[in-house]
Amino acid sequence: MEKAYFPMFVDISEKEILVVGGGKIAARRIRTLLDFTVHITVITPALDEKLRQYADLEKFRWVQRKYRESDITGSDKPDIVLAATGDTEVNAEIGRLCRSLGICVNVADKKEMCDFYFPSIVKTEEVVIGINSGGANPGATKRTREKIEEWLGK
Ligand SMILES: C[C@@]1(CC(=O)O)c2cc3[nH]c(cc4nc(cc5[nH]c(cc(n2)[C@H]1CCC(=O)O)[C@@](C)(CC(=O)O)[C@@H]5CCC(=O)O)C(CC(=O)O)=C4CCC(=O)O)c(CCC(=O)O)c3CC(=O)O
Ligand SMILES: NC(=O)C1=CN([C@@H]2O[C@H](COP(=O)(O)OP(=O)(O)OC[C@H]3O[C@@H](n4cnc5c(N)ncnc54)[C@H](O)[C@@H]3O)[C@@H](O)[C@H]2O)C=CC1
Repeated sequence: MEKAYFPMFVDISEKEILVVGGGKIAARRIRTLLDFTVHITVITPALDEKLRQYADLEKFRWVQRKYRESDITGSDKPDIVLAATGDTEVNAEIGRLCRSLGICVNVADKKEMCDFYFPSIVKTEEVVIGINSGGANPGATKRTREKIEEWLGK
């Protein structure tokens, strides 16, 4: 890989996480994040069916509308932002704003705008394993996760 990223294991249990978008990618990532924190706000006009079930169970806060700049600049300033809408321009706008404010951001459709990459994760009672290809090959990351799960009998 061109550039390897350092796997920093971070306590996010008290961080405010903002996810913009509620489609397939947001759903997958929220499912992963819920193993690590309950402080998740999701801003999206529509929710993936799986996410709707989670919202019904009050696993995260759902703000049912499109993203606004004040979602990031306002008093509820998030610590970490995931831009995962289906709109490339909106995702890029979120990325730029977060960078200008020093907020840690992940832009799902543009790896150059990611302060961190979202990892593949295998979690057991004893360990958390994070996998990443430095943005070079997310498909290989996923296959590695599947192999590790198989090896662990998960
Ligand atoms: C750079 C990164 C930034 C970030 O963090 O968002 C990023 C970026 C992009 N991914 C794209 C495509 C795909 N990504 C996946 C899968 C995963 N992608 C994930 C992470 C990352 N993806 C970050 C780096 C990870 C690393 O380097 O290891 C995982 C690990 C975590 C998660 O998403 O939950 C998850 C596996 C979870 C699991 O199963 O374990 C699949 C496969 C599938 O979905 O089945 C495809 C289809 C193609 C294929 O098969 O390769 C595109 C093109 C999108 C488009 O143009 O539409 C971009 C945009 C770009 O490259 O700029
Ligand atoms: N990093 C990764 O692993 C991958 C990233 N992607 C990228 O991730 C992004 C999301 O992909 P999917 O979830 O498949 O899309 P999707 O079309 O399933 O979902 C998009 C979501 O964004 C919401 N949305 C649209 N405009 C919005 C706005 N202005 N404010 C708030 N919410 C808004 C929609 O209501 C919907 O919930 C795309 O940009 C796609 O290119 C796609 C595949 C893999």
